[in-house]
Amino acid sequence: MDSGLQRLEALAKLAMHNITHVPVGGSGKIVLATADAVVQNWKLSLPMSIALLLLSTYIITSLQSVIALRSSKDGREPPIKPYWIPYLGDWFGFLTARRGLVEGIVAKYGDSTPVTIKLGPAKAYLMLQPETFAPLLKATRSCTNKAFAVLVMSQMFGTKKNAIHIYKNDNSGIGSVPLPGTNVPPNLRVWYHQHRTASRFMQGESLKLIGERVMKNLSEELAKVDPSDPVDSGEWVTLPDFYKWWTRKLFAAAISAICGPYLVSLNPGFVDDFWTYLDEWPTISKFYPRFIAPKAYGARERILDAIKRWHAHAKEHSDYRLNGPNDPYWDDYWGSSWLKVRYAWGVDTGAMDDDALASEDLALFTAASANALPMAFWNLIEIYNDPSLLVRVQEELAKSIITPPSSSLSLSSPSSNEEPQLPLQFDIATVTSNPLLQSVYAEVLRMRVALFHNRSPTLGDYKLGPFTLKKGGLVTVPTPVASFHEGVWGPERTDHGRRPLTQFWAERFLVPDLDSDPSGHGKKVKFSTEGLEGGWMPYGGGSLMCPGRHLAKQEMMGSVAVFAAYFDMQVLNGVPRMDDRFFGLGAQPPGEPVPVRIRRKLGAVGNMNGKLSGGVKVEQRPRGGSGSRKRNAFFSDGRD
Ligand code: HEM
Repeated sequence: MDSGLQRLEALAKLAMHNITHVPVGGSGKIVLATADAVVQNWKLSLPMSIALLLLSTYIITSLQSVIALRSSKDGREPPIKPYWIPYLGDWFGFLTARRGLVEGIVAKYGDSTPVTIKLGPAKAYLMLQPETFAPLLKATRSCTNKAFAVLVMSQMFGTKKNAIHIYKNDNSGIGSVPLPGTNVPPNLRVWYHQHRTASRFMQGESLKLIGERVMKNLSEELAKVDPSDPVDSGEWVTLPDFYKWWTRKLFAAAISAICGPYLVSLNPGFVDDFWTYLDEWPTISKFYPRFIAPKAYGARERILDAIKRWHAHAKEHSDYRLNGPNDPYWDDYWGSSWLKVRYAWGVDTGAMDDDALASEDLALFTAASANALPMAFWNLIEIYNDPSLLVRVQEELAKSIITPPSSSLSLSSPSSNEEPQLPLQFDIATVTSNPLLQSVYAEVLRMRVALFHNRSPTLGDYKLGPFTLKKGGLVTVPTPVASFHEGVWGPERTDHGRRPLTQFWAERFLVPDLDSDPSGHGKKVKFSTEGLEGGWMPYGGGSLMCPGRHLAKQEMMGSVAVFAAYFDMQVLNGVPRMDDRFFGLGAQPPGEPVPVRIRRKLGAVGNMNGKLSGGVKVEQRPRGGSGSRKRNAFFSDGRD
């Protein structure tokens, strides 16, 4: 940091020297001679002018940065990150190479100060000091996410001009009491309403029922056997990309648990379109015009059409006004009552047409899927990639299978030849409360969620320590800075350096359980995120914290149990690298295909004789030669 500052200062001095001494000395002569050449040769003049413009912009912004860094004035703005391109600043890097940009800034400034980044007409404050993260995220009255959310509604979810004003005009905040000085009619308090409804339905009985339905749907999905699909043969087969295979199955199960089965069944291409849309998020987020990114916008449009079709069908068959506490919590047409409440509210604004209502639900479906499903994949792949970890959690996973009381079948007994009745039923409470499995879940979120929590001071300038963040500026709290900050995680959470934060460590979130062993010397451990404020924050913080986090936890952890009941798997190429196009957007999916060996344990249709289908390869001679026997050995260790 110090040497960086010194280098900047030296550069600034050199620049000042050259600017003030142009007519004299060696450097002045060079500049004059160059200027001469420029006049004589117009072909040279344009590139030279551009180069001079870039250089002088860099020099000036470097000077400003150095001055701000040296300043101790209370209420100063964070130092600007020097940039080369006038007006645009780091806009291009922010859109196309976010990881490099953030890493470069962290390498240069450490955690000594927040940094201002110039992004075209806007400016962003990149927060780098972990101790500021939690207070900032909690300050939801003065620092809201509204400006950013309006952009997301229009660009990512396609809300059209005729409805976007509802979101723009609502400056009343998310609290039950509107922010002072605001006068938004109650039926147009969009942020408050959506936030309150999500929080209401994502807890208690409603959460429990949605969570159970996800597991039920997933179990049904995995129990389905396609005689022409080699994966269902009971042999070991090679799947070229497990990510694609798994997330599509999980998505169908999860989305139907929220909005019923008709969204998917009425729109046969919906699951594929949704993944195309999610895959294209990095493109849409760059604000490219439609003709440059037809795939992205095309998928978004097809999904919005599908949602409209589903709304129309649901309205025809079921009254969305029947959504009170005494009405059924669920019907197949709307799914959870939550969807009816949301729809009724949208209609009651008097300003939302069918398109706007579809965009609203696209926002919800994306919030519910874009992070949770890739994270469920990482959770599973980390467990299966480490055979010793898999062995340690198998018994716990197996406990989640509900054995019918009447059945004489022992589900955990490898010796039984009788197949249980499918689909299996699950109760994942033991899984979600298991310390080691929770630690794995939290570690996966730490490593794989790279999200910018965006806020903006809305009531006026926001004072944070010695700094002022200007009203309207974009304040960005980057989770990767928190997740990999040695100071925040401390020696225990890194096993005194033996388990660096750059590596996956299944036990990072286990601490001595002093309640059951006050000496702390015993082996009793518990799961804990204590002391990690400003370190572990995949779900954000304060009252805007993700209301779906409990469901996400159930989906991530429960889906491993359901998968493990039906399949054995070996990861062939280890844990894949992440797709950096998603850095800053949330969960990063894998950046390469994920080949696995996989074998159905339950409901298998028999030997496929090496038949190939859809890139899936049946192995002619399964290792160990036991591929065709009936399998009731739940959670075998993944090896023959
Ligand atoms: C690993 C999975 C997930 C992650 C990392 C995640 C993360 C987040 C974050 C960071 C926010 C914004 C918080 C803020 O502004 O400070 C958010 C908002 C939200 N999330 Fe999640 N989320 C996940 C899963 C889910 C699931 C499964 C649902 C289910 C419905 C969900 C529903 C929502 C909703 C509705 C909002 C907007 C809340 C509001 O209106 O204020 N999320 N999520």
